[in-house]
Amino acid sequence: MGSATEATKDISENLLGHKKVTVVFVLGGPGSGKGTQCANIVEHYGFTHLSAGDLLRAEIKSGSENGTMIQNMIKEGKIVPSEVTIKLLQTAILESGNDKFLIDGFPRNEENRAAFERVTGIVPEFVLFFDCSEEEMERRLLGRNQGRVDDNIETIKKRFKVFVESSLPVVEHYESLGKVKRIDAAKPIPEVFEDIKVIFSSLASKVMKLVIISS
Ligand SMILES: Nc1ncnc2c1ncn2[C@@H]1O[C@H](COP(=O)(O)OP(=O)(O)OP(=O)(O)O)[C@@H](O)[C@H]1O
Ligand SMILES: Nc1ccn([C@@H]2O[C@H](COP(=O)(O)O)[C@@H](O)[C@H]2O)c(=O)n1
Ligand SMILES: [Mg+2]
Repeated sequence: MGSATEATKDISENLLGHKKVTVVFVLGGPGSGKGTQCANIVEHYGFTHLSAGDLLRAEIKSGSENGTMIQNMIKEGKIVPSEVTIKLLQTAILESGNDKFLIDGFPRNEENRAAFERVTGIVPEFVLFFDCSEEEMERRLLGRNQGRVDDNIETIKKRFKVFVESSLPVVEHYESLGKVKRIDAAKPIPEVFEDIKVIFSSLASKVMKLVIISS
């Protein structure tokens, strides 16, 4: 991205909906494999991966005034207020220079969902939902070894509860709109990606058709 003026111009165009951006929400329980597969999608389909959790962790590291609040929320498995997370997502979208985004781990609750649509005007193309049992997710999280403050059994149990009570209703909302593409995330990593490829290849050919029709 170039000068601050160019960045500001892009901000208004994106957020006012003048420039079309494609957004896929990537949802699923903690440890279901969202981050792992987003890296594969980026490599093959040119999306920019924005993990809400990663953005919040980076905000803590940056020494931001919200750092302590965010750190406490993550330790407890609680959901950070939307205004904080949406601001981080908006900035990352605008700084990326791309027009295709995987938004991973967001929206996490109804407040996230409604506020994002209201503030950005962006409606997701679809929701990629990673379906996996708690038993398998727990095994993966306890073996992740990335030094995350929330990868301990006490916080994992809290995250599962928040997922069922607050995040699954968001998935159900998009399901009622016919926007959910469900993946069996319990399979081995390469097999999960084979299933994902079918979805993203058909999205790519849909975009190509639109380009041909409109030109
Ligand atoms: N299909 C899979 N089979 C086995 N292990 C997997 C699979 N997918 C991911 N993993 C492993 O499970 C752990 C969690 O994966 P990942 O970080 O991608 O999950 P996540 O959904 O992003 O979790 P979180 O919501 O906590 O960020 C990692 O150690 C990863 O290597
Ligand atoms: N929309 C979100 C996303 C995440 N959080 C907080 O970060 C934690 C870790 O998220 P991961 O996606 O990396 O697992 C999560 O448990 C929340 O505390 C959030 O508040 N809002
Ligand atoms: Mg992740």
